[in-house]
Amino acid sequence: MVLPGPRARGLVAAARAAQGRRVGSAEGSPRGDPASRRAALYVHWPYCEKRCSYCNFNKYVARGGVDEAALRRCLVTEAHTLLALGGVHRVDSVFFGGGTPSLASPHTVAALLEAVAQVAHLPADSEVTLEVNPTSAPGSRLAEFGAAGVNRLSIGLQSLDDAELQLLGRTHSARDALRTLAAARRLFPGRVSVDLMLGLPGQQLGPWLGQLRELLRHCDDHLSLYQLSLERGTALFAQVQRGAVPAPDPELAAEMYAEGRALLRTAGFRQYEVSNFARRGALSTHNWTYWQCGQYLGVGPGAHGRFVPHGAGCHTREARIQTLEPDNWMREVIQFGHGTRKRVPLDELELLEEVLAMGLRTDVGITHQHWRQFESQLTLWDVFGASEEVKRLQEQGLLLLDHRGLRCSWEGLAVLDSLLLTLLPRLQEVWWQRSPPPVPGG
Ligand SMILES: C[S@@+](CC[C@H](N)C(=O)[O-])C[C@H]1O[C@@H](n2cnc3c(N)ncnc32)[C@H](O)[C@@H]1O
Ligand SMILES: C[S@@+](CC[C@H](N)C(=O)[O-])C[C@H]1O[C@@H](n2cnc3c(N)ncnc32)[C@H](O)[C@@H]1O
Ligand code: SF4
Repeated sequence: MVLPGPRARGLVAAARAAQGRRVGSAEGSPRGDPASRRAALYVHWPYCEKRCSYCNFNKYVARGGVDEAALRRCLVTEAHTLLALGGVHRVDSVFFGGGTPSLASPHTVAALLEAVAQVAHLPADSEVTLEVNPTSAPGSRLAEFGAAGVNRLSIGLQSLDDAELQLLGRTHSARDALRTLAAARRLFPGRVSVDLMLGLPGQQLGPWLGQLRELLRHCDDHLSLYQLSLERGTALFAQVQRGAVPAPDPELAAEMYAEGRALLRTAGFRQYEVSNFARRGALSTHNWTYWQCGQYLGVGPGAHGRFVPHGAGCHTREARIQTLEPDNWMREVIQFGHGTRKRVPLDELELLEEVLAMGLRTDVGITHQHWRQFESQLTLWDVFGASEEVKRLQEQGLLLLDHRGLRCSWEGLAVLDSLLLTLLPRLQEVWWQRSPPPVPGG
């Protein structure tokens, strides 16, 4: 999952820090506008049964067991604190991610949803996703999660090849994955997603496409393709370093991605985001909120949030990260009502950079109307219309700027990172031309 990261910030942060620029009202909607009182909610369950060889997400294996009642109390407390702080009246979606949230008890999921509904409007048709790791006996437990209020499942299937699953350190077989998928589809028809990885060490194009074809015979209406990112500090990274396993080949991974998205298109899936594919309208509304730079609260160890803390008298959106380590996080929640470790106010330009980088990940891109919600003076035409480099990207068929807005073409979506190398500096340049920073000592 790509959440807005520190990358875009780094491009401009140093200059701004030196110039002491005003942190303005970075929120698109004026205060009191219902949009500023809506948010998505992410809940992080930090525990896993076992550490996968490739994963560097915030997850822990609890040797002495988990005190789930205590963890649940803290998650509920933090949810209440952050909903109040954000002045959130309506929660449009809830996502239980991790870690392995399918290891939590359905009671914990129900308690969180009840806690939200006590203080905010949680519409009956809100998307409530739970990430599920495949197991050999999935049925009854999945039904209990449904009874607790979950209405969408995202299954971490990863691969349909047992040798690859072993390399990844997964606890399940391909058979378990298909069994879990079938049980999930029976219980949540039209609302099941699967994650499939590509670019694994030693993986070849033909067999991987074979897996994807097989998956198409079993899957529901949503699929995510994730290219392996080899992360320092993981077991797989060490194996590659010492030559025990071949290094992943980025060119081959790009080929897999290109062939995979073409295959999914033929099968009737809309690629609505760089890594995400849906048919029959089964787009994830929670993840859509991230790409549209909507507000979201992050509850639980290491969760990220982006919202305006109205309750603290602020008018500016903040990027927030909760304390990573679960025991420390719990101590902070017990003491302060929340475990927020880092708060970074986003200034106007930083928010626009996120609107650009996140919005272009989707097939609709950034509409003029969407842009206006965040920036009322500079239009997309003002920023990009006169740029020779942007014109060149349009001539190359990678980018479109028209009456609808700015978006990637089908070809452009596959090379978005390289487009942003042109687009982000252009936005910064036009921004600074309009409001030059004060000259130090001037
Ligand atoms: C990789 S994405 C998979 C989404 C899935 N393909 C789907 O369609 O729903 C989900 C993962 O991203 C991370 N994540 C998502 N939102 C987050 C947030 N607000 N804070 C921290 N981590 C988050 C969590 O590790 C979560 O397990
Ligand atoms: C953090 S996991 C959480 C969900 C669940 N525990 C699982 O493993 O399926 C969410 C997704 O992130 C993706 N992911 C984790 N580490 C990754 C990596 N190093 N490179 C690419 N994708 C990764 C996997 O596809 C996984 O399905
Ligand atoms: S990939 Fe999922 S199950 Fe594996 S360690 Fe990471 S969070 Fe846990």
